[in-house]
Amino acid sequence: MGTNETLEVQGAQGQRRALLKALLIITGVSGALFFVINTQRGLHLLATIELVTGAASMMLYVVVSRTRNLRVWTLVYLIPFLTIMMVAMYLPGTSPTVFLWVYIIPVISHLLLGLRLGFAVAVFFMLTAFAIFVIKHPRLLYEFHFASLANILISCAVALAFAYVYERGSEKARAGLMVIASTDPLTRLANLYRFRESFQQERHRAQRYDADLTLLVLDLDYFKKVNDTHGHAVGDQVLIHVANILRRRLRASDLVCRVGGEEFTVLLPDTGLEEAIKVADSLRRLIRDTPYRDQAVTVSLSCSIGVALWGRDGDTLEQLMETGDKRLYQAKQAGRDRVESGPVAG
Ligand SMILES: Nc1nc2c(ncn2[C@@H]2O[C@H](COP(=O)(O)OP(=O)(O)OP(=O)(O)O)[C@@H](O)[C@H]2O)c(=O)[nH]1
Repeated sequence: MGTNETLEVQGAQGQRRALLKALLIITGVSGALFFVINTQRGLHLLATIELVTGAASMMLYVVVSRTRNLRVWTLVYLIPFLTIMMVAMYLPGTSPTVFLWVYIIPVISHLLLGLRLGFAVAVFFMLTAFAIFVIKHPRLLYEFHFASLANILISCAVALAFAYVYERGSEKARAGLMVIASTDPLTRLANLYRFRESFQQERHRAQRYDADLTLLVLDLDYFKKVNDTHGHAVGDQVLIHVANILRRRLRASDLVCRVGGEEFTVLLPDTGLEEAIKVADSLRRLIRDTPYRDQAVTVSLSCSIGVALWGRDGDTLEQLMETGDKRLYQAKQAGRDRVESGPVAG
């Protein structure tokens, strides 16, 4: 389902949005500043470009604060921004120090666009800047100033490599944190946080394609007895065993979550009530027919399951969980080891 990926992307997006907004403010202010400076120096074309860039940056700030397509708007900003930088480098009369900006290209492109696209954009514009530099200072080539050329190339390569390695490290760290934040540490199933995210996505999908969506609330029967008889460590192993059964039986598009204790929820996209009852019943039978075994003990298990159908039983996850819980309670009341999907009393 790629939910971890989605969370990771969301985590990165918040950071990138903040960075882009900061950059837009800086571009807006410096656009106004360079407009004044370049007008005084008589560079009217450049001054006009700076002013337009500054004004466009402030408008983009509003769009970027809200957009869901952050990457597209980042490119809308970054490509003209870097192109103007190249034009400024190329125009006669500009200060040679304008080339200092080349060193920030790998930093901003990696931070704003991520590893691959950031690297590609940085390499393209850094090579363009280098070509402009050589065109403007051909003596470096004709007179074999290779040490100067090597200085430029190596210092640029170092800036590029640092930005790349930093971004790769932070992407890995972000991915690791997202796994921790969205996974139950004992069973490695999704936790409620990730389950909520997936539910929102699946609900949107179900709405859009007029599809079914069902929720199972599953609770092991008499689990306290397992802990009391065999100890908490065996209880933990039993929970891992049940998680593995659920994982193996369900489709890759289904999502299993450990809500807490010995309670699990299962989200079944594209699954109507009848089919969901069949799935629930096969899970129930599988758990009953697959006792936990290790060298010392065999623990027989059973579970009760409440089924809730999106639409009929509610719209939000909270409503469906509440209905699923009530049906689970009914299943427990009716003797356990059963699936309940009918009307809820009271
Ligand atoms: N080993 C282990 N036990 C846990 C964990 N989380 C909750 N429990 C135990 O799960 C048991 C749940 O007990 P109850 O809520 O009474 O439920 P039950 O014994 O399964 O009874 P019914 O649900 O009514 O069939 C408690 O003993 C909790 O301590 C865990 O992470 N590991």
